This record gives sequence, C-alpha cells and structure tokens, in this order.
Amino acid sequence: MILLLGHTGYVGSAFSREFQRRDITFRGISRRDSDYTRLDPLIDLIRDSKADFLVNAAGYTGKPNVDACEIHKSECLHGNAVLPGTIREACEAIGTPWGHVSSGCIYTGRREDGLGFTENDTPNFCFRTDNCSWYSGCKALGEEILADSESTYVWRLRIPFNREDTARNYLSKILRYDRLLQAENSIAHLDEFVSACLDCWIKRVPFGTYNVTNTGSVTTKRITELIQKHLSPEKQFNFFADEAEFMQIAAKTPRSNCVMDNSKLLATGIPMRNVEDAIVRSLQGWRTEKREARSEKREDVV
Ligand SMILES: NC(=O)C1=CN([C@@H]2O[C@H](COP(=O)(O)OP(=O)(O)OC[C@H]3O[C@@H](n4cnc5c(N)ncnc54)[C@H](OP(=O)(O)O)[C@@H]3O)[C@@H](O)[C@H]2O)C=CC1
Ligand SMILES: Cc1cn([C@H]2C[C@H](O)[C@@H](COP(=O)(O)OP(=O)(O)O[C@H]3O[C@@H](C)C(=O)[C@@H](O)[C@H]3O)O2)c(=O)[nH]c1=O
Repeated sequence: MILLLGHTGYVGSAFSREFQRRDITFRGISRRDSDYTRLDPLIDLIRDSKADFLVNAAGYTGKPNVDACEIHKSECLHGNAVLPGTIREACEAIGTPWGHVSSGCIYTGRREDGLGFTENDTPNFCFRTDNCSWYSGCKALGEEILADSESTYVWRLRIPFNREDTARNYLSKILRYDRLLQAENSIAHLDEFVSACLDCWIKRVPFGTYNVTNTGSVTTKRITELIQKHLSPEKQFNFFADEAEFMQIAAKTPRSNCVMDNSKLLATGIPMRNVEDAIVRSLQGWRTEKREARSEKREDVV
C-alpha cells in the first residue's frame, strides 16, 4: 500500500491516475483529512496505514505561477522546505521508504562545459547563490534537508506538460500567454514523470536524486513551431525582446530556465522519451476540456 500526500494537487492527481491505471493500492491524503504537515499525526498515519511506501506530491507552488510565492513566503517555506524534513523524520521513525517530488528549478542555464546539470552538480539558482526566486530557494532548501537521507528518492520534475489543456500545462501556457520568454529548458511530460517515479520504487532502483525530465532540451521558439505544425497552423506568437522586458512586464521574480541531464535515470533502465517526441505526441492528442470525457487512453504516452 502506498500513501500519497497531496493527492488533490496537479502532480498528486497524476500519481493517483497512474496508481489506478496500474491497479496499485494507494491512499490519497489531503490536509483536510489528516494534517500530515505535523510530525505526530503523520507518524500515526504511516503506522496505522501499514504503508510500505510513501509519495510526497505536496508542496506550495503559487497560483497562477511562482510569482505568488514572493507574497506567500511562509506557506512556500513550510510546504517546500519544512514539510520534506517532517516527512523524513516520520518515515525514518517507522522505517518507511519514500519519494519526494522536487524541482529542477534550482538550476539556471547550462553547466560551464555546456552540458546539462547532473544530480552531482550543486544548485546554482538558490538562496546560497542569491539569484533566485523564493520558490526555487525553498525547493533547494528542501533538497538540502534530504541530502543524506537513506531510503528516499528525490525526483526532480520540471515545467510539466501533457495533452490535457489545463492552466498548469506548459503547452497550454504557451498557447495562452500574450507574450513569451525565449528560453531553453529541459521539461517533463507529467504522466511519463509519475510513471518513471513509480518505476523507481517498483524496480527498486537505488535510492537517491534523479532528474526525471524528458531527454534533451527544447526552446520556447521550437515549441511554438511544433504547435504551428501539429495543432494550430494559424496561431501567431509574440516574444519579449529579452529577459529584462519579461521581468518588467510579466514577472515578479526570475524564472529558472535550465538544461538537465537525465542519464542517471536512463541508466537504471527506466526510459524517458526525447522531449520533442513527447511534445509532438501531446499536441497530436491534444484534448480541450470539452473533449476530455471521450477517451481515457493515454495515447500521447504509449
Ligand atoms: N506544477 C509544477 O510545475 C511543478 C511542481 N513541482 C513540485 O510538485 C509538488 C506538487 O506541485 P503541484 O501539484 O503543482 O501543486 P498543487 O498546488 O497543485 O498541489 C499541491 C498540494 O500540496 C498540498 N499541500 C501541502 N502543504 C501545502 C502548502 N504549504 N501549501 C500548499 N499546498 C500544500 C495541497 O494538498 P492538500 O491540502 O489537499 O493536502 C495541494 O493540493 C510541489 O512540491 C512542487 O514544488 C515540481 C516541478 C514543477
Ligand atoms: C508569466 C509568463 C511566463 N513565461 C515563461 C517563463 C517560463 O519559461 C515559463 C513558465 O513560467 P510560468 O510563470 O508560467 O510558470 P512557473 O510558475 O515559473 O513554473 C514553474 O512552476 C514551478 C512549480 C516549478 O517547479 C517549475 O518547474 C515550473 O513549472 O513560461 C512566458 O513566456 N510568458 C509569461 O507571460
């Protein structure tokens, strides 16, 4: 049995769907049912449920985006830095292995040698480098708190997308924003991400940190070309002149745009598609809200 914290959220819902699809017994927990942010109730919850694994998909991201974390600093710090430490303490008290959804947004750019960041690279978009958003700083603190944790997976997600047209989907955002920031990023197909995370546990790959992004990187410009080719030929996109204009007009805090290396995950035998293939399949199977009821098959993954 797997305990899933934060099942009401965007990422947590994707875990729920994946557990259901694979017929895996799980229990989704919301703070409304049980306050898993407090140590003692969490210990009781893990013990009473007899869970053999726990997934933490809870955290504070800010709505509609990370700009909101600049205002809701306390919630962000609690959800992303304190909560992982509480879960660690509870899981260690019971001896329950677990996985934590982190973010690749603790890096910016590429490594000095031009390659993507690996799990061994020290974050360069965090409070220690003093150049980051409040959100990224808190996510990096969360990872520091788990750094020497045994029996823990730290799964780094980045800028999720899939074929479901929703406000949180990166492809939907690109379709809707008035103006776009030209950037290069490693990003992750949400359903592929949760499947890979679950496989880490099912296949008992070694505990540790994994960059769970699709292989390679993609620029905003390239995504707009793919949208024009596969979804919306008439669609026109406007770009900010540069990051300074983006910051002046559309953002309160800098974004992490970065390239990540997922070869540690691939070496375990868990596949991640090439990022362009994953985007194209999502666009080809694109579902707006009205069409969602039609089919539950994940045609953009298989
Ligand atoms: N969405 C994204 O773009 C990315 C998300 N992530 C990470 O994935 C995790 C989940 O994100 P996502 O699903 O998008 O977020 P959502 O806001 O959609 O869901 C998060 C859930 O976490 C629970 N929660 C627990 N503590 C807090 C808190 N202090 N503030 C707010 N919510 C809290 C809530 O569930 P309840 O109250 O029911 O218990 C909430 O529904 C986060 O850790 C985030 O950093 C990483 C990379 C990208
Ligand atoms: C606001 C805005 C953003 N962008 C760009 C900046 C960035 O490259 C990309 C995403 O920025 P947003 O502000 O939409 O989303 P943001 O909240 O920065 O998204 C992040 O959320 C947290 C939870 C994460 O962990 C990240 O992986 C990432 O998904 O879109 C535009 O092009 N135009 C805009 O008007």
